[in-house]
Amino acid sequence: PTLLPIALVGEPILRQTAITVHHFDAELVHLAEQMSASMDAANGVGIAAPQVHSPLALFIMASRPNERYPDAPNMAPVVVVNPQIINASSELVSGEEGCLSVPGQRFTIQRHQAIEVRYQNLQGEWQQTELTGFIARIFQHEFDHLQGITLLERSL
Ligand SMILES: O=C(NO)N[C@@H](Cc1ccccc1)C(=O)O
Ligand SMILES: [Zn+2]
Repeated sequence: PTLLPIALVGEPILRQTAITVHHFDAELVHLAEQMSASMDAANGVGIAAPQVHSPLALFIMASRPNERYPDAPNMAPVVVVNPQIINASSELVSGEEGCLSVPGQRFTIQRHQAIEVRYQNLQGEWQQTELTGFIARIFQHEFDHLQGITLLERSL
């Protein structure tokens, strides 16, 4: 897969609300592959479609320890399509976040400690699960991107 250029904060695409995915086809799979390759090349643990100039409601979470996040838990990469946050804990937790669209900077951001989420996979099958801790943090960060929100708007 080719590496896609990553939009930097200030580009209009990052301020738009993403559009619902209706066609679970080979093109969607190809976009997910390109996003994954672009995320890996940047040592990311997540990436949202608007960051590679695609308006679709799609992101990837792929937490694994790397030089940018040495304490990140190991998880198999997950492609998340048309996500919903169904419930969120009242408990908030502060933590460090980076964003591939704000290179070289870290921000202290409050997130819900636990969230109940629902989303479709690349085959269009609905999944529902509870996420906690750093994985919940990544989901909330990527979900924000699909609403046109970056961590600059959430930074403490
Ligand atoms: O910019 C993105 N995703 O949009 N990538 C972030 C994802 C992230 C989210 C939350 C906490 C840490 C890291 C990255 O630094 O890999
Ligand atoms: Zn980001």
